[in-house]
Amino acid sequence: MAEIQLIEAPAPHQQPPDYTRLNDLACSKVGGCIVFASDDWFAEAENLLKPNIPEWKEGVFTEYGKWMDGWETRRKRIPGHDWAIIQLGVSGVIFGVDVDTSFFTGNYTPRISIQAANLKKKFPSRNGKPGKAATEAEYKKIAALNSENWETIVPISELKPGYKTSFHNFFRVKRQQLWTHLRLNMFPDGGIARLRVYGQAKRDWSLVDKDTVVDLVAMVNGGVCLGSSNAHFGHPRNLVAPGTGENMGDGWETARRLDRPAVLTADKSGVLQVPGCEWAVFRLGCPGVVKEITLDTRHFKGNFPDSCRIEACNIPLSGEQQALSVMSGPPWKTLLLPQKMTPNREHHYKDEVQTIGTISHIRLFVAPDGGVSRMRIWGLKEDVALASKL
Ligand SMILES: NC(=O)NC(NC(N)=O)C(=O)[O-]
Repeated sequence: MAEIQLIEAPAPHQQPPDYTRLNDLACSKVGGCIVFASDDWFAEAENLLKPNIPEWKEGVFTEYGKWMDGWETRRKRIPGHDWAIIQLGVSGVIFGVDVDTSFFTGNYTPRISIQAANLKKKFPSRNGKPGKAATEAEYKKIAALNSENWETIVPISELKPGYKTSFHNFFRVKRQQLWTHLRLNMFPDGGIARLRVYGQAKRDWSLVDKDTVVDLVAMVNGGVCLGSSNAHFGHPRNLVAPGTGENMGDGWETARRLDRPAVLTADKSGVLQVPGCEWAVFRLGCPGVVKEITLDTRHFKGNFPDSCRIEACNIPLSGEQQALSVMSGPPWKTLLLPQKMTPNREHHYKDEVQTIGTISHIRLFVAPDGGVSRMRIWGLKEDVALASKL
């Protein structure tokens, strides 16, 4: 198998805010839904939570106006402002949001604020449609939530319009507590393409039996991506999303390495000589002992990695920053030796998993580059005290 060399991640100034490597807790893919929207005239609020990046359809109009991929309310001719209630798909701690205004230019929302609550109740999702405004009965029902008094996690802030270079509006969230619902306020009206809510799911590990094998890195169990060498086509956070990948965009896909040889060669035993690799690091939702591993290359047919391997370590959260910045040094141990990959298939490992005791972090290497759809790290929880800290 080819020798693995580590490469440096891009310089910090080239990257979006650090919290964007976390999981989108509001995405419809993980069950996020709209509970209420004051107005859906041009485009329904459900679009805010779609997993794909927003689209523009030149010259496409509906009976209500220009087709837009986002939530767009009508120009207000009555007092008040527009707002929506979002139920997170996975409740958790929010570290930052992206209010994406892609393609909303003369119709973008100039100001927003976001409020949050931790509610016991779960609400059914509605079926928002363009051309509608909330009815008296809907307003009456939602009033019981008293959402105008929820905690403010993003104060009234200005947005930039969605011209090509300036469609992300990032806001860091400082109040790090558990939230289940958000209220997005538009001041006064307009359009927003997507709302990304970056955070970490909070699982109550005291409810998980010590003999139950769980996916320790799953986003629903609190697993998060901490960084990667390359996320050109698809972010590694997708590896820990629930279910199977929908398409190639719903996985981790790197760019083709530029140092690949002009002509590929194999050694005497037929092993391909492919230099270099790419990597992604994850913190498990709870430290534990790994029993089995699944790597799924679904949808990656002409671009699956030649091989994958996994390293792991057991470090306290307080030492995470320091330990992870020394990318090649200890305390990493081999959890899964290099495994040859095949296209569009789930690869399951049991006997191949090395016995290395409790681990808290893993890093997946793909050599030399390519795409993986999902990664499951099946194991038993170990140190509950550490997992409950953030
Ligand atoms: N051309 C527009 O986009 N106009 C309107 N919006 C849509 N979607 O038609 C508006 O007034 O904001």
